[in-house]
Amino acid sequence: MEKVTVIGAGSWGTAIAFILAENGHDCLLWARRSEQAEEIDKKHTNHAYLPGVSLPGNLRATSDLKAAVEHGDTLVIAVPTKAIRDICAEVNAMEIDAKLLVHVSKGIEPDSLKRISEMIDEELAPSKKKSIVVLSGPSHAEEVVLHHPTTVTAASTDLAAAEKVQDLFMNQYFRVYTNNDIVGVEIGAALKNVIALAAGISDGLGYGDNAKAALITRGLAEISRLGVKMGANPLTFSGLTGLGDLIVTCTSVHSRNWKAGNMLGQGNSLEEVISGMGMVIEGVRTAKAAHQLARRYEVSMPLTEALYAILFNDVDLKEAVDQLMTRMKKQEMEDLFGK
Ligand SMILES: NC(=O)C1=CN([C@@H]2O[C@H](COP(=O)(O)OP(=O)(O)OC[C@H]3O[C@@H](n4cnc5c(N)ncnc54)[C@H](OP(=O)(O)O)[C@@H]3O)[C@@H](O)[C@H]2O)C=CC1
Ligand SMILES: O=C(CO)COP(=O)(O)O
Repeated sequence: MEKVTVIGAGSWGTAIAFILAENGHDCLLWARRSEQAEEIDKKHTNHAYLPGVSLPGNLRATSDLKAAVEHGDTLVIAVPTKAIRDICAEVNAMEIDAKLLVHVSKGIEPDSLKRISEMIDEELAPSKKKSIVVLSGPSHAEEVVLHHPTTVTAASTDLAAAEKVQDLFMNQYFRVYTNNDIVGVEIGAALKNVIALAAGISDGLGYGDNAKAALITRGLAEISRLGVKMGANPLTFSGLTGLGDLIVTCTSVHSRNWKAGNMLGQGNSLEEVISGMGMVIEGVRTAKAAHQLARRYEVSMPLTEALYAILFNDVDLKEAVDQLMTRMKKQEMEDLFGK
């Protein structure tokens, strides 16, 4: 039995804590609102994020961040990308032993263009952290808590640390692989949300399965093209955190990114969509970062650019589709790996 702390009690943080507690670990979940921590701790529910789900009786929760951080030898950070730096800065200010850091978030920071493990590394002093591992893959919280089979990847440059995380989480419904390509895993995880927004728009406009298949395959091509230029292993993009997560996010009714795109496709404004969701839509902010990354690495990312223009430059949805379809002729495999 290991002592593990999960920071962030949204849908994914709660599902992650659910797995750890069911695996018999001494798991403490941190929620920023005391009433939510109390609900999880006393009633074993989290009605706002996982309605109708009974959480394991051995799962405890607190809103005291210091107590939470002191509890775990392993810290799992499960907050939206925009909150990562603030949480890490708070942890860094504490007098604590070095912890194994795991993150499960999916995004890239606009402007700095940092991946999440890079932000954690920047914010935490060497004395506060052992290794950093990302746990990622096609994994909707709503299905994990129903014990539906789910497969993910623990990635780190420190393979022993990735294997430790594999051991913490593996069980009959949650299978964990390891990978040493943290760049490829984090890039695939972040950028699939941008393509999922586009897939939702396509469905919202009434387009069919041909368009969805096109978005998934050509989306994967442009994500791979960028990732390889950033130093990722091209094979990672055909794995769980590349193609796997792209499929699940572009096709599942559970996906907030797909849902957001679908609402945009049906004529809602971005403001209406964001305020109506009540949960993070990572792809919106990541679209800005992806647009900047495409420029920095001089990589052609037509789908990402079209989505960026829709979200931030008020380009009409159908006009964006027309522009994509009538671009100059190309060979399918042209420029796939950054040539
Ligand atoms: N949901 C899923 O199935 C999966 C999600 N992920 C990723 O996990 C990450 C977290 O997503 P998810 O749990 O779904 O998000 P949710 O929107 O469901 O929950 C967000 C959680 O983070 C808290 N939070 C928000 N802002 C801050 C802040 N500034 N400081 C501290 N806490 C904050 C919220 O608290 P409050 O309730 O008080 O607002 C809430 O507990 C995302 O990067 C997502 O892409 C990855 C795999 C699967
Ligand atoms: O990352 C996820 C599934 O793997 C969750 O996707 P959404 O954030 O779009 O719900």
